Amino acid sequence: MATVSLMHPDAAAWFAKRTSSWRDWSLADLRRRKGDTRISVVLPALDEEPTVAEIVTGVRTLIPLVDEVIVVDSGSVDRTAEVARRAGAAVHHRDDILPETGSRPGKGEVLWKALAVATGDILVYVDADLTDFRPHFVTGLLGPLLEDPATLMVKAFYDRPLLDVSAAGGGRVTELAARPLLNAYFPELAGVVQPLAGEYAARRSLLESLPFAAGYGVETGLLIDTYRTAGLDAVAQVDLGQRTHGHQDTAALGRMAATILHTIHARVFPDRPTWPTLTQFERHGDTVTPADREVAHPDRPPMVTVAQYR
Ligand SMILES: O=c1ccn([C@@H]2O[C@H](COP(=O)(O)OP(=O)(O)O)[C@@H](O)[C@H]2O)c(=O)[nH]1
Ligand SMILES: O=C(O)[C@@H](COP(=O)(O)O)O[C@H]1O[C@H](CO)[C@@H](O)[C@H](O)[C@H]1O
Repeated sequence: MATVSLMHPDAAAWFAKRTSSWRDWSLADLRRRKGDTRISVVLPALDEEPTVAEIVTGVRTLIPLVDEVIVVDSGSVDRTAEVARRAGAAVHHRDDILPETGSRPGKGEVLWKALAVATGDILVYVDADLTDFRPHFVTGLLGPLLEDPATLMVKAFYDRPLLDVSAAGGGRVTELAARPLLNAYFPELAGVVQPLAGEYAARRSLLESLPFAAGYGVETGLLIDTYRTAGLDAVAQVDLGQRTHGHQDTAALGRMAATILHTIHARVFPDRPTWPTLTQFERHGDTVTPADREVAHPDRPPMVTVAQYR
């Protein structure tokens, strides 16, 4: 018996027509479709020495479909830059990109600055902490973009084991914060299986036109703003199978969830201020002390509005 979904009808229709699998596109097919479209793969990296080189090597097997592999160093203190460069990536430190704009902490900053050093018409963002990267992660994301000029962004989805804990359970902030909030405030996006997926591809023309939310809000901000400016059908999603990566502790994910909440709040209630810090608590011996962190930061403006941008 067909199950009736209670999803928003637009989300249900989108899910049915805009969901595909990486297996739908062969490398030969993509090479034919590439034409003169330049493709940059970008890895944001903060202290990813153990994993970054293998991912860079894996992406490089796709050259010449992929034109360049870029690692943007987010202020690493380990040997991320050295091992990435040795693996063949073009490595840029965030401080060296548009230095006149300063350098802010967080993932959104390096994804935004990547626009100023990447040369691709399409950018493919891949996290640098993946422990099971395979080249189909990139080819799957490119498929809908090389097939249909009306597609502007492609999000990955996958099963997400919680490494060393359980065969599922990954994507904790997705399941406990991002999905409930997006379903409540943007029900048309309810069909997006992994709204926080760090693997996604998009046209430069789209990315340059959008603000970049700070820190871990970047995926949420880009998804909402793409939907709002270009419509739901500008987005597609591709099943990549399974993805495993390094996991942060619960307190770190709490700060991530807070940043994502502020990113959504700023788009739903732009005139209603929020308290910009999150107070968590730490035990030191017999005492428990508050630990306050900034979790609400301004977006970076659309790159096309940045004077220094070429
Ligand atoms: O300030 C930051 C935080 C994260 N990252 C990178 O963004 C990706 C995703 O971050 P993380 O693994 O911390 O997030 P999670 O996957 O645990 O949600 C990884 O390649 C990080 O190295 C970054 O470049 N700068
Ligand atoms: O999806 C999630 O809940 C978080 C945390 O994942 P885990 O619970 O550590 O598997 O991971 C994602 O969220 C970040 C914020 O958007 C992205 O930057 C990461 O790429 C993505 O892994």
